[in-house]
Amino acid sequence: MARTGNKNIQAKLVVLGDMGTGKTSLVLRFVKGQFHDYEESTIGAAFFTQVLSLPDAAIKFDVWDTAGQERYHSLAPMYYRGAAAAIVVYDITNMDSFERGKKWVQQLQRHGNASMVVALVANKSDLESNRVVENEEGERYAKENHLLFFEASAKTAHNVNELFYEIAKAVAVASLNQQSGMKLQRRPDDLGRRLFCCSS
Ligand SMILES: Nc1nc2c(ncn2[C@@H]2O[C@H](COP(=O)(O)OP(=O)(O)OP(=O)(O)O)[C@@H](O)[C@H]2O)c(=O)[nH]1
Repeated sequence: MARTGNKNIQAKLVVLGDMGTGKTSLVLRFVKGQFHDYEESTIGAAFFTQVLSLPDAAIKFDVWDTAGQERYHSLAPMYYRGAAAAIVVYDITNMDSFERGKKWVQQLQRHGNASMVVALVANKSDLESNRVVENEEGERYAKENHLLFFEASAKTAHNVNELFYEIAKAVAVASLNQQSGMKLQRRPDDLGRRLFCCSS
């Protein structure tokens, strides 16, 4: 759960998605600015930290990069429990990974923290010629489910910093509103990109 105190916010962030979608690659791009053409499949989960500065706050992300292989799925609740944010990744060249991503979104909606910021990421945008999931499909699903949405590429770094920056902004808003006891409300006409306060 995010904590505020002189505008330093610590936020648990979990990364979910099918195997091979590029979860580790996105996190490594964000944390280390690196990309590897061969990335070993994650076993269990991997942990990273990164601080991101906003104009009014510093967010320290504790990132749990989970393993996409089916046999590790039962561990997922351990990683999304108490998370302030989640990134659900699919690969634009793999329709099954999009379907699997939807299942993760449903699971987070049912069992995750109600104020969790969830971002859907269509990764591997550099592989346009192999695309099978249209941008509009992902965007529509994200809008219907009030998710942030980004097409990104861990390989070229397209939209990776933007993704984490928008998550940090939304986490900061959610965290400050939680502290002040206000309820968050999602505005229906918004693209799912922001949370707006307030309702009683
Ligand atoms: N072209 C391209 N390849 C990518 C991109 N992101 C990841 N990859 C490649 O996809 C493969 C899988 O990437 P990983 O980051 O290991 O994927 P993962 O989702 O962490 O996989 P698991 O640990 O098995 O769940 C690797 O060969 C990466 O180099 C991308 O944006 N573009």
